[in-house]
Amino acid sequence: MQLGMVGLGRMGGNIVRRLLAAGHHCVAYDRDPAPGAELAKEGAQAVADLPAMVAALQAPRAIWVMLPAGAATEAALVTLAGLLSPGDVLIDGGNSMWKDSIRRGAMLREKGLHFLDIGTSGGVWGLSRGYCLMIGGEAEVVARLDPLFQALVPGKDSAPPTPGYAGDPRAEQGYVHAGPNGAGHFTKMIHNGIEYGMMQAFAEGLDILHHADSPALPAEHRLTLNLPEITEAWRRGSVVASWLLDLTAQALAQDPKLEGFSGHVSDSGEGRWTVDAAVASAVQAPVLAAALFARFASRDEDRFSGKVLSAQRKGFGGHLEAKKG
Ligand SMILES: O=C(CO)[C@H](O)[C@H](O)COP(=O)(O)O
Repeated sequence: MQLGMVGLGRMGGNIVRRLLAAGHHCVAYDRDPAPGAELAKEGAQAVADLPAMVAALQAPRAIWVMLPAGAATEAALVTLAGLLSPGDVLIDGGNSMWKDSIRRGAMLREKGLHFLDIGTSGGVWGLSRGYCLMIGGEAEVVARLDPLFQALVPGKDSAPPTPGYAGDPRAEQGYVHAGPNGAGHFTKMIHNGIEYGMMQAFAEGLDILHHADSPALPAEHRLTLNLPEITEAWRRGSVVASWLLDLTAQALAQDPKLEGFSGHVSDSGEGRWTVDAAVASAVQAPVLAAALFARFASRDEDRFSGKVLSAQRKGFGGHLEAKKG
């Protein structure tokens, strides 16, 4: 199949690479020409602007926008909406706010265009591991683009079968048609809210282990613990074994005290929106809320837990929060 990709950063560029490897034709655009030129060497068709992308694709076209949520995504979608023809599909694979996706779906429908909001998880590892996709939009459009999704997802063998699972087989491949527009990004928002909570749990536990030799403790209770060895052992057979733990262990193996991190942890929006959603539906979510607030607090203090969070964010998303100087 053909796909246009707008935004060739850490995610967009590797999505193109995974599609090329599966034999799909990709037309690639980024306002910085360098990543397009790189991808052209790997088989993509790089174009200089959005009109050129639209001209290079056959109708009905499919164009995936992979840009930072907010103004950049809005501008690209509005521009493309003015260039595309009825029946074409626009995809937003970024971490957009789900209410924006409902609004954008309605705006594009008025022009006869289709819209899919696709929460895309896999970060910088998606090229080799595949991407978990959470899709919102019309069922026929999701079915039409199925060959692209099949190329992107991790596949059935990436996890052991769940005994008793009898739902849509696409979920066993690593993608879910979550519902109409908004459902894809809502699902990804909650995925990221959970991510905050899991990350924070590791960060707090490791902070306690790190301080087990604190001079504030009675001498006979002080323990000097080896975090790289403990996390490495936990990866095998323990209840908390997980990809987040793998990434944490990797970071600790390279930098046992995580001295390369400032401990100040950023956030991109999903954690805040998760807490907003919990409040709107009167659902208690103390762990997810506390994890968000811990990130705010990290900006005023220099704790080991903040360094663990930064190491994890670097591990899955390539986010850099290194110590300055
Ligand atoms: O979607 C992601 C991981 O699933 C991105 O890495 C996202 O940036 C993580 O959220 P935050 O930047 O708020 O930590």
